[in-house]
Amino acid sequence: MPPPVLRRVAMMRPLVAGWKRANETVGVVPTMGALHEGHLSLVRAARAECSRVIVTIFINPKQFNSTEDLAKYPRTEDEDLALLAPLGVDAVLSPPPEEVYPPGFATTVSVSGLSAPMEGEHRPGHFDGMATVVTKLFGMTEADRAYFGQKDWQQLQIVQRFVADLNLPLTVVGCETIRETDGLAMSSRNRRLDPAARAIAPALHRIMQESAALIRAGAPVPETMKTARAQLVEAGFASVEYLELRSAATLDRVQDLSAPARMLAAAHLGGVRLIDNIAV
Ligand SMILES: Nc1ncnc2c1ncn2[C@@H]1O[C@H](COP(=O)(O)OP(=O)(O)OP(=O)(O)O)[C@@H](O)[C@H]1O
Ligand SMILES: CC(C)(CO)[C@@H](O)C(=O)[O-]
Ligand code: BAL
Repeated sequence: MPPPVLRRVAMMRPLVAGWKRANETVGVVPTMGALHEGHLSLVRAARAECSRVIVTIFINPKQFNSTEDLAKYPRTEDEDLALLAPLGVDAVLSPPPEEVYPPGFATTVSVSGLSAPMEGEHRPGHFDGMATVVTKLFGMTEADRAYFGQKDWQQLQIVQRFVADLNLPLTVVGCETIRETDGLAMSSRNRRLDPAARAIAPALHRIMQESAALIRAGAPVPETMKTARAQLVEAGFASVEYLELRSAATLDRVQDLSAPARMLAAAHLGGVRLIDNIAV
């Protein structure tokens, strides 16, 4: 059965109130639609741990720093609902922008420090827009548990930070990145890669893995990362925004593996911006 789609935010509260009266656990999976196996893995994780599952589909204008990126973002609602139908989703919340940001809306949730580098540097305003909408989605759905992909590692750290800082009464669950068989991290934006770019795209994950192996074997971090950036361009990437080793938790730059480290990257290929990250 396709899940019921709620367009009005006000319809959420009575539905959830009934579930809460029956002591049910509510899980939420926030998305921007154009669903793929990565999203579905989050829904399955929520389904396994919660008695009620809400998927939100909202293309949040506040987190796009380019009107072109917003205009080009894939919109595939019918396919999305068909993919969710067999998974036992209780409700899809998909409001229009004016429901989420009515006239007079004036609040921003902003996490300092974690939001500054990498995606924050290259997509100004992105994380304030993301944190603001995710805070609102948590308020709308009153979820007990919220599911996010590790593919957006920096986003996941920021969400965990503001949930703790604001004493929000829910648990954030980070789920593993789902990949194509050639290693490319699944992403809605992948569907904009033409066949030539699609063939080059897995080099991102491959070069990151090879570099991580070198660093684990004792190779110096700055030189290894510099070589990796050059290899990406040689492989056919148009440009590399960042490819760095950082603390997995604080996102500070690190030069060794004395604490859990994460390698994170964003690079352009065929007019598409790809991101990825791996544990090192
Ligand atoms: N390959 C994946 N594996 C696991 N989770 C994922 C994957 N791709 C996206 N997600 C998660 O799904 C949620 C919604 O992400 P979003 O709708 O932005 O999808 P996306 O495919 O990442 O799109 P985009 O092209 O904007 O990066 C986020 O928590 C994100 O981390
Ligand atoms: C969490 C999110 C749905 C908020 O708009 C978005 O940033 C995303 O799709 O990762
Ligand atoms: N996956 C993060 C949402 C975005 O790209 O805006």
